Amino acid sequence: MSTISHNGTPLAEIIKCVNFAAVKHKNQRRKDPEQTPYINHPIGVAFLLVEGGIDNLAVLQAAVLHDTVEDTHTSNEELVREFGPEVAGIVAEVTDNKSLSKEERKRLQIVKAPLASQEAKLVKLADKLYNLRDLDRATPFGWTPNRVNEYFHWAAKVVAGCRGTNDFLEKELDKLFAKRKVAI
Ligand SMILES: Nc1nc2c(ncn2[C@@H]2O[C@H](COP(=O)(O)OP(=O)(O)O)[C@@H](OP(=O)(O)OP(=O)(O)O)[C@H]2O)c(=O)[nH]1
Repeated sequence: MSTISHNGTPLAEIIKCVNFAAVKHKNQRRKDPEQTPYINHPIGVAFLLVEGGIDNLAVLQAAVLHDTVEDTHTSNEELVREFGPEVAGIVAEVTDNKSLSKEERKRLQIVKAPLASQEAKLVKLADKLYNLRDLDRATPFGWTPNRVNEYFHWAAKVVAGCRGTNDFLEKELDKLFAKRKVAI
């Protein structure tokens, strides 16, 4: 896979992604009681990949951009134009179709995980690790303990389809599953 940037140096491309995502998510907050700025999540997902030893530029860019198409007014064509087809392709793989019911979206994540590229599996694992750590830290506004528990069990099924991709991320996820007594 190419680690050559679309336009500028790799560092410039990462900064361009962070700026693009920050502008797109500027009015969004996380669901935690502190209403953390949403941009903390995509930056944190990219940092988990760095902690996992990933230095593939396209994967790190896709991590920063991973929720832009799903959760903001951003099209995949825009990502192709700005960041090239490789980055846009990884984001497309981890983007849910919001026109489907929540139940169907959740089902499709489990079904599609094993078929995803290695690059998309990396972003998926880091995304799940970030969200599960967040859930472990603080319960989102309005979530019951049962909903938290169900999210952990569902996430374990998605993670199962991404295994064999990154030791660090999978071990960190397994610590959380063990703590919550979720079978893996
Ligand atoms: N744990 C946690 N999650 C939060 C928080 N704020 C926003 N989220 C987002 O909520 C989503 C999980 O909530 P759900 O009820 O299962 O999904 P929904 O938003 O699509 O209805 C995740 O979106 P997603 O990126 O689509 O992930 P996923 O559902 O594909 O895992 C996660 O990023 C927070 O404070 N804590």
